[in-house]
Amino acid sequence: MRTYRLFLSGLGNVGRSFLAIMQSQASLLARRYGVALRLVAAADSGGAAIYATGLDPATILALKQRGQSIAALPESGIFGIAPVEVIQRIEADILLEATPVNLKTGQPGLDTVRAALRRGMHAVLANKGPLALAYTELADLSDMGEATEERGDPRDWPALRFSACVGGALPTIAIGRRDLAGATIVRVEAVLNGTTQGILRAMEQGSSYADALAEMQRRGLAETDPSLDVEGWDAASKLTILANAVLRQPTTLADVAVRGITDLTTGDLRAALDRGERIVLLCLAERRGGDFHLSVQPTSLPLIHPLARMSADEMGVVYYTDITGRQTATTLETDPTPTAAAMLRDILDIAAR
Ligand SMILES: NC(=O)C1=CN([C@@H]2O[C@H](COP(=O)(O)OP(=O)(O)OC[C@H]3O[C@@H](n4cnc5c(N)ncnc54)[C@H](OP(=O)(O)O)[C@@H]3O)[C@@H](O)[C@H]2O)C=CC1
Ligand SMILES: N[C@@H](CC=O)C(=O)O
Repeated sequence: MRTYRLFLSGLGNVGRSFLAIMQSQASLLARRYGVALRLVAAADSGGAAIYATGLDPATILALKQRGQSIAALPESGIFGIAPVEVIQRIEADILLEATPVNLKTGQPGLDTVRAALRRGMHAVLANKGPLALAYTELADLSDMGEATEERGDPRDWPALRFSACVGGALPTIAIGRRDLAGATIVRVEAVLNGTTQGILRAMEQGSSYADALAEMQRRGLAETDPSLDVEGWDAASKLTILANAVLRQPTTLADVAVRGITDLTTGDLRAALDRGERIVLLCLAERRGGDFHLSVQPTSLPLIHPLARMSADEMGVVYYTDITGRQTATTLETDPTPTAAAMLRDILDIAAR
């Protein structure tokens, strides 16, 4: 049995779902993969708890349910300590980053991920902010960087995994990097923001924009700051990560043309349906000359398009390639559990290295 020591930074919708999965999947992980997970540290906005022999996920879930900070845990809790300081104090194998997105500074996630990789810890992210702002820097600290004479073999570097960042459990990155091996991707179309997909489909059915957004927040799918969803920045972050990791085009958020859904009306959505079309918030990577032009904007697609057929709870990606044809994947997710499951699959990917 191989034990992986984890530091979970962020105990909100995703972090708590991960704790629940740690409990529900423990025996399967042991039986099928010979893997045990031990939580040696966890952090939230109030501080952290550090306990080398392992924190109990159920105790933390109960504490968060009561609205308390992890720092309130007797013996192991420390008020006011930042995740980046925790990294320096612990011996852990894998950082799990699930704090809120900040697209101005990337913090606190960016410094935490940097510090973890520099200490030789693997990093698994659900938070897109650090990658949307600093993909190349983080890749170069990890096995996602290019092989050069100076860096040597990337496999000798700590792993950086982020499958949860690009559409919950939708295997966007794995398909693009692994399953399309040997092919050239010529175009990517995707719906990668579940909150706006839910809002647009609910508005088609007569719900108000405000009610539809409130429902996505209640389910824990909207960002901590939901303007990132409705103004298109969450989708743009995901497209930025895809462009770097799959299309291998060095990209930052500034390279994406972004328009959100805030000026769409029920009338617009219903008029599209009357024309035999459906409006989605489309992420598009379109090859123009040698480069991909990247955009996020409300787009009318014919109803037979795979992304127009999706329900309110679905996200999807369509890869157009030269030799592997057109590959489409969709995911149906009603809460953050599949995102936490994507973090678990990244851990297992690291375990299989
Ligand atoms: N929700 C989803 O379905 C998905 C979310 N993601 C990404 O996962 C991340 C987390 O999302 P979600 O769980 O919904 O967000 P929440 O707002 O529910 O939770 C955020 C967590 O981070 C903690 N936190 C906030 N600031 C700090 C800080 N400075 N230091 C340490 N901890 C801090 C919060 O602490 P406290 O508990 O004290 O408030 C909370 O525990 C985001 O980056 C999001 O983009 C990715 C895919 C899907
Ligand atoms: N707010 C995001 C959560 C996952 O990244 C979304 O709605 O898709």
